[in-house]
Amino acid sequence: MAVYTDISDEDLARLLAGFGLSEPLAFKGIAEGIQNSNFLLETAEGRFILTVYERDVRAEELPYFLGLLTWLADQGFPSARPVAGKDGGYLQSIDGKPVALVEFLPGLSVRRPTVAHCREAGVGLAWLHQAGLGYGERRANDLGQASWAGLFAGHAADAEALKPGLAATIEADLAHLAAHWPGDLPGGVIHADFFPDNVFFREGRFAAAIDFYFACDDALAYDLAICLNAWCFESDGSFNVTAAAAMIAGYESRRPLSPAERAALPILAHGAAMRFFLTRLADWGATPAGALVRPKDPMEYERKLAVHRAGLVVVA
Ligand SMILES: Nc1ncnc2c1ncn2[C@@H]1O[C@H](COP(=O)(O)OP(=O)(O)OP(=O)(O)O)[C@@H](O)[C@H]1O
Ligand SMILES: N[C@@H](CCO)C(=O)O
Repeated sequence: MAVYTDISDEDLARLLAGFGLSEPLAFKGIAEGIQNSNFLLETAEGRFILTVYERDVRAEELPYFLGLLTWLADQGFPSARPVAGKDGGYLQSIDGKPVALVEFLPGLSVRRPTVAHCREAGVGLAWLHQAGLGYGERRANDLGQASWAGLFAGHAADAEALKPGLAATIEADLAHLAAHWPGDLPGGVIHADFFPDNVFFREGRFAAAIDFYFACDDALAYDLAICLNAWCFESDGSFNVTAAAAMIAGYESRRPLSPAERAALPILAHGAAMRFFLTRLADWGATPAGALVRPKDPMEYERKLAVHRAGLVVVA
């Protein structure tokens, strides 16, 4: 349950006054999510999500993310527009932690995406890439390919504990990725965590995207590769070529890929699997047994890495 911060009635009244809103009609914690404390809030002015930033999000980076949400909403993309406070800024604070308020977005995420959902997610991702063009702020991808060897360095023993021999396999993957990583693909703002839990649908159509706190500048096709891993694997670990083709077709209905981008998708997806394996591995080692939030399983991504290693991800 991701509500780490209690908000008293007095604190809530102070926060709402700071955002220029009237008294709460409803206010409750949201159990989903891992990183931050999220609350659903209703006032006479509408429904909102109040977020207390707890960890992993660096306070100095919040203006980039909140500025991006505003920019995307201004372009007509369905992301949650932040509410500006009476001081003109987007942040208030509680117990020294930053707090933002964004518009509530209708729609539901899906646990088991169908081929049709994959197509729609592709449409939404390409829409996001187009809407991000022209955003004036820059943020380097601190979890990009250049960071992976360093990320792994401190966790080789954790990998061995998961599966004997895994550290050497990952080292070989890292060398392969470093040698073949494409350097000159079209870039822009990427979401970088466009997983099924961060995408909302309404009546089967893409409706909105949330959780932009990994957004950064990188190759646009890398974002699509992240999605191929997150959306197109079956629970038995096999890669669903039909779902992937539908996702790519949905993407290309709004933003056609160049031949170089298309050719790079297998290596980008191999790298994208490495990125999520590594952060899950780091969290796995750092989470004490019995912690409030269960860390995500790194082995799910090791199984995806194995599929990429075997060259089984074919995108026609
Ligand atoms: N703008 C929004 N409109 C409607 N619901 C939202 C909105 N933002 C967040 N939510 C709800 O809150 C839940 C948690 O949000 P989110 O995934 O951003 O949490 P988190 O802890 O920051 O993320 P993570 O998934 O990285 O742990 C979502 O699953 C969704 O149900
Ligand atoms: N989507 C990430 C979690 C961070 O939001 C993962 O599945 O590892």
